[in-house]
Amino acid sequence: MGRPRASPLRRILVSATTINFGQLPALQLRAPDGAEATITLYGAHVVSWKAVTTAGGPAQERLFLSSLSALDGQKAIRGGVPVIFPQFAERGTGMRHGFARVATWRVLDQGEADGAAFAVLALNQGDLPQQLAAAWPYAFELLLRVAVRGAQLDMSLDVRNTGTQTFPFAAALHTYHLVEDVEAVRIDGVQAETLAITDKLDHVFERIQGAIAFDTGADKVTLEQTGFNDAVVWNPGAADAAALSDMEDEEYRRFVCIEPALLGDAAARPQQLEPGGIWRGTYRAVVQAG
Ligand SMILES: O=P(O)(O)OC[C@H]1O[C@H](O)[C@H](O)[C@@H](O)[C@@H]1O
Repeated sequence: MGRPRASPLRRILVSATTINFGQLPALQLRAPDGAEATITLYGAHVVSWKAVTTAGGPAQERLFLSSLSALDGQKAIRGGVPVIFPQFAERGTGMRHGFARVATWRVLDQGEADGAAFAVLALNQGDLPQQLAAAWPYAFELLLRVAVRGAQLDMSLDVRNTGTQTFPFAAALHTYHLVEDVEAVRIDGVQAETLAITDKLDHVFERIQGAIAFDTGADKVTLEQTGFNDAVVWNPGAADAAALSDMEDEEYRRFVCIEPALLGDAAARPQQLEPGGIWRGTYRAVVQAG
């Protein structure tokens, strides 16, 4: 008689635990190899991703989170990976960057698969406070899947139209990558030349083809995206950072946002999703072994 195998339930308990992050309920994922992620239900927001780049080595933080970020559900979190839907920034008449980052999502599934710890969170119109639902009167469901293993973070966002009316939308995974010094950052794959950040930068790179290679100054990260046609690169620079109430003046040096985004179709018109339609965007970040 061999030892009884761990039941699926036991594996679920081992790979994800519920914690409080600030005042926000959150899931903490831990893969067998030590990689970790923390996701608040508020915004389905990945607030921490710790990658393991050498087998048996330490898990190290890869995401920036502002020391002044709200963590009470009253205001969007500054850092991590905000989920942007159904509007990007002020490109529309609705809420800046949409409501997904300030709505409370449900946990649909969590566990372990292929050596990764994963969670799936969901949001539909019934989850929204009445005021938000009234401002965007469509029936939808969002599914966000987050998985971590080793040096890799995988995310996918599904947008479903569960109603009877076609709706327009934009989406992005607004990743704040942690860096030592933004001036040392180099980004390949968004334009013909290598991109360096010398001051404030807020730019949409359209029609991303292939992987983005991002050098933090200390190590390299490969970013791959499907479904998301565009990538937004943002750093506020000193002047704009000083005007942000939820960031210390010098913290702008510690991150660069490289955001897989779907901002419009080939003719820059907003993406339309017909009744019954599903759009999926995927995103993979891999820290290269140094
Ligand atoms: O301050 P937030 O609403 O979080 O927006 C932060 C930034 O998001 C994106 O990167 C936009 O391209 C920027 O224009 C904007 O400033």
